[in-house]
Amino acid sequence: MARDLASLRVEIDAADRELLAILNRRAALANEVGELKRAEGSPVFRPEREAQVINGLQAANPGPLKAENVATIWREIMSACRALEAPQRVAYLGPVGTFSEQAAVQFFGSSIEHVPCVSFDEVFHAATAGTAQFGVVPVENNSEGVVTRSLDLLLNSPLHIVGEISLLIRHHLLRSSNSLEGIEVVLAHPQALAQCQGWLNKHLPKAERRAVSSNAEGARLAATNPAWAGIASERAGSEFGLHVAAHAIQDDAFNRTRFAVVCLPQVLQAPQASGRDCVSLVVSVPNKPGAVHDILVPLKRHGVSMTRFESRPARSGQWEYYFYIDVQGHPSQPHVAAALADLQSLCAFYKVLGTYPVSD
Ligand SMILES: O=C(O)C(=O)C[C@]1(C(=O)O)C=C[C@@H](O)C=C1
Repeated sequence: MARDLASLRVEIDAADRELLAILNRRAALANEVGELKRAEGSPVFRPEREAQVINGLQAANPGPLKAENVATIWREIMSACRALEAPQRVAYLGPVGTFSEQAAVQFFGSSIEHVPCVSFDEVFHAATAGTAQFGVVPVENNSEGVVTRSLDLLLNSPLHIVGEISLLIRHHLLRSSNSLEGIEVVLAHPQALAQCQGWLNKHLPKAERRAVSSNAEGARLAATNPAWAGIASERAGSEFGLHVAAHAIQDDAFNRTRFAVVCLPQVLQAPQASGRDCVSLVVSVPNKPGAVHDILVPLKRHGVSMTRFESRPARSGQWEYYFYIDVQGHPSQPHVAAALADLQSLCAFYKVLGTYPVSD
């Protein structure tokens, strides 16, 4: 006979009490781990251990919980345990409601201290100066290409990449009413304006497009003038009391942005191999025929796949370029180490930007 709602809820309450006791047992263990780490001065955040925990639980999961729910739940549990060991401060392009904030929370879980910054430069500065332990910056969008300022900052910074996170980006048109009538100005970050240009050409061809420092800043300004609209996330819309005048206006339905998680090597060394890793490099080659071709040869010879190849002007006054290269694997794998050593020997400039687990 089917049980009634009241008795099922009694059982759910009992299960929750057990869960609470077990979660507190786990939190107390994390506290002890925190004391150990403080004594030996080792990093609190260990992404490869967190990946191991989640992968192990997903493999052991008998259901009916779905594997992705297991990952979401334990990411939050470990975020809370980590915060007990020591609060983790994370810098990103603010204000509240930016996609960078969303990326930070997706990567670290919600138990972090937020350090919203006014520019990518300030994010790097905060993580270099110690105002934050970590920074999260966008590096690439699948329809608009690379975020050039982030790449330039990575080149010259002591910070290295320790993780990445890929976010599905949905841009909404936000304003004080839910119609498209009377919009004179659309405010957003230049990347968002570019990602929505087809929609804007079609639906608001006469509106001025005004670039601002972030989409959330555009939303904040849109709340001050009924003839203005912003392009931003739903979160930013609710933060500033705006209506969604048009949903998902990005030209590419599968608009994704990849964010890099950066920190000083003193905060966290390169994560150990997780089984699905990537090495990001920036190199320059001598200005002679065939030099770019030559740097790809060691990768082929050692069977290492390249997943990204971007060029940026070196600003030397000559026609010289930096090449941003991602390769699959981890330097602890002999064929990867051999390919990188051969590649380095051919380069006028060679810098490892980071070694880290790839995200889905
Ligand atoms: O195993 C550790 O090193 C811990 O600090 C514990 C724990 C966890 O909650 O499982 C918390 C933070 C780390 O990032 C990894 C794992």
